[in-house]
Amino acid sequence: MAQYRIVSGSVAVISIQNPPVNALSAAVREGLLLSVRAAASDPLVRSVVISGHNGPFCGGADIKEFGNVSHLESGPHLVEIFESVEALAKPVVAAIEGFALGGGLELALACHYRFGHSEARVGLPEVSLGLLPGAGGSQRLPRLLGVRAALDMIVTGRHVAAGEALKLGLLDRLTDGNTVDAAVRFAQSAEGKPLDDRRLGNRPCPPLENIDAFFEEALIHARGRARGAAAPLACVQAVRGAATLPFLKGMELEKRLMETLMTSGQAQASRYCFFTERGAARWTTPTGARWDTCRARPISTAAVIGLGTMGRGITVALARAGLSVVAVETQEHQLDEAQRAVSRMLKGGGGVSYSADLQAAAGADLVVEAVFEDMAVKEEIFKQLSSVCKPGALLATNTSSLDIDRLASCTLRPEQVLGLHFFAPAHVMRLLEVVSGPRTSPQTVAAAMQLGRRMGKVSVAVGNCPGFVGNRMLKPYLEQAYFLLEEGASPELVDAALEEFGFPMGVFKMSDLSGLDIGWRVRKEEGLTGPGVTADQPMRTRRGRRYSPLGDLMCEEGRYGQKTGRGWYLYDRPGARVARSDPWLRSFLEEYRERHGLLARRIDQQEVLERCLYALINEGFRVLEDGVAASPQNIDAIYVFGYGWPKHRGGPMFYAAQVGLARVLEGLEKYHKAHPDSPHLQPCSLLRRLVASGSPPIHKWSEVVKGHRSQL
Ligand SMILES: CCCCCCCC/C=C\C/C=C/C(=O)SCCNC(=O)CCNC(=O)[C@H](O)C(C)(C)COP(=O)(O)OP(=O)(O)OC[C@H]1O[C@@H](n2cnc3c(N)ncnc32)[C@H](O)[C@@H]1OP(=O)(O)O
Repeated sequence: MAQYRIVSGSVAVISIQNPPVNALSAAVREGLLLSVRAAASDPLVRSVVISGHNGPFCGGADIKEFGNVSHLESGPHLVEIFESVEALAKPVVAAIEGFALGGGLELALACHYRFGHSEARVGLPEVSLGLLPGAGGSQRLPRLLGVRAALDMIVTGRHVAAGEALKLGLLDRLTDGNTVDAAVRFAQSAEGKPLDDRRLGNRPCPPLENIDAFFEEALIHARGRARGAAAPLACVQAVRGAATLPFLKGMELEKRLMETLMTSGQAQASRYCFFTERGAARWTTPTGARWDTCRARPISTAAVIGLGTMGRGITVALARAGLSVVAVETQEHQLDEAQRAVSRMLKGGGGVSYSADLQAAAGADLVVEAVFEDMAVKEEIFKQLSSVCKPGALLATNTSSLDIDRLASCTLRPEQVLGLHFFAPAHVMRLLEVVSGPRTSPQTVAAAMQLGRRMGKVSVAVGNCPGFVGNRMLKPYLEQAYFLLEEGASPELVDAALEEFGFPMGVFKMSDLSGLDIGWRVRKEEGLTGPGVTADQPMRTRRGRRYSPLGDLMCEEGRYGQKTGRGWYLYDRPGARVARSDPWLRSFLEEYRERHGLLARRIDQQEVLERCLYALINEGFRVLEDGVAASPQNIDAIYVFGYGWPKHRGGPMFYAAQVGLARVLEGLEKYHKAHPDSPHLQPCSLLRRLVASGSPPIHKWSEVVKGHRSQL
């Protein structure tokens, strides 16, 4: 697992060999330490180069070992190995190709010199796994770069390109050629030279003025980045240790902090997210289609129909993935404006042409319809596309909730029709729901999943039902939030509870950002509000269940959110982003409660969380029961990458498992008893069955789900 060879007579080349990313598994650690000792004791060896086999230097510690302390403890510890590397009396050069991440960069920091390929990238991304760089990285990096630059890298976990790393002083040299050959030549030139100053553990941290104020500020910043997450705060504490303590004391602090994080639920949740993200690519459908058996036809040309905000973002995402795109907008003034906006986002033309005529989509391999949410309009477009587009072209809709199968019925190629549910802004957000209807072919799903990967998206294959997975689960969450306002809560209270849980924005701020009118239009389409509702119908009941008209009333007042400068909050002007409490809303809610004979009661944050999150989770179990999502992991990927669910809480289904399924069930039963007219609070049968089977771990839920009808 670590190759050892002597080249040019005096250079020991140690090559880490553990495909695909050369992670530092127990076997690699064993091999590394043996190789370092061999190099130390061989009198012929005068210098050492450490590299990665077949490309990447090293992707860090083996994350698969993290769930099991006995795995972590088998083989030598990284700290011990890196100490031996740093202490070697012969120059050690890291030859970095591909990437040096986490433990991989920590290894490079223990080397005396760092050579990088010009396309390599380096980083300490442990924070996104709920950890800190716990093999000396939090102590060595600040000594090399200074506190500011090191803290930025450690707290954000960002990958730094080779050019920037050279400027920062993290890499000593770059090469466009063979990195190992260049490192070997350099190692030979360094043979016999003093090394003391090259050992970062020997160096003091560059001094920093106003150190207390600096770290206070850093803590506030870290808290704001990911609310409730422990790892960013521990990273700040560790770097503070580097700035204020001798190296060995700093290492002790790093170790203590790492042990606490490593055994925490947050690290477990973040690790789960890491594998969930990658697992989504291994999609399956109940018809037997699988990611590894289905050949996807490549897509190289696309057409986007409708150039509103979504259509523009989709055009940019497709063009950035290297597709040649024709963007179609039948309204001329909108077309000009969209062309300017897309060019700005792409910083130039970027393989996009524009047309006001749907015929321009004739030659595309894929068409994405992104007009506004109106079934009749979409049906008409799909009818036209069916005859305009070449045979074999895939026809996708970017609807966020409408029936894919109904659109497929308007075409002569229902097996080539699917949903591509992008999230706004489409060129930024990582999630893509790939929605298949009952007639969508496996090849169509395969092609869409492959395209999603090319766009850098986390693509999740889901089935067809109103709202698919994400928006279907969002509905009960939003509904409970409205009910809580009726019962006495304020938007500020609800949002504070959710933000403290870790969402970047509470439900009402989010609603203001995306526009209250969107949900209003959907509710009108569903016949829940608007002209279809007769005056004799009770205002707070629809189809025998509790309904809150609060969102509709807000829209009737012209309060659409940020775009109108007024929504659940007040904004300085239309389009402004800073939300302020609005006294008008307080009186509006008071009058509303009075009109409907509702008595405001004290509501605490725990009730907010339980009502909103348990209702959402309950719907998640229904989604699994119906087979609309293939696994709880897929649901969690959707929520983490599309809806801001905090990574350190793993996703709604993981959170339910962590809280305890029995406790979630008990909570739902309690709230359903108090609100029997709210069916979303009625525990679903899958949750009951899971609890009855002893609440198995999340990766075993599928065994309980099995046997149920599936719509995928
Ligand atoms: C009781 C307390 C005791 C305390 C003891 C402390 C011990 C720990 C001490 C030191 C701290 C060091 C910590 C770390 O190093 S944590 C790891 C840091 N590294 C990362 O976060 C990098 C993660 N990987 C990536 O970002 C990417 O994979 C990539 C950029 C390296 C490559 O990207 P790409 O080419 O797109 O490939 P994939 O992402 O699809 O990955 C391919 C494949 O490889 C698996 N994989 C990737 N990285 C790792 C890894 N570090 N360990 C194990 N497996 C890894 C990945 O899961 C994919 O496989 P698949 O899931 O089967 O598809």
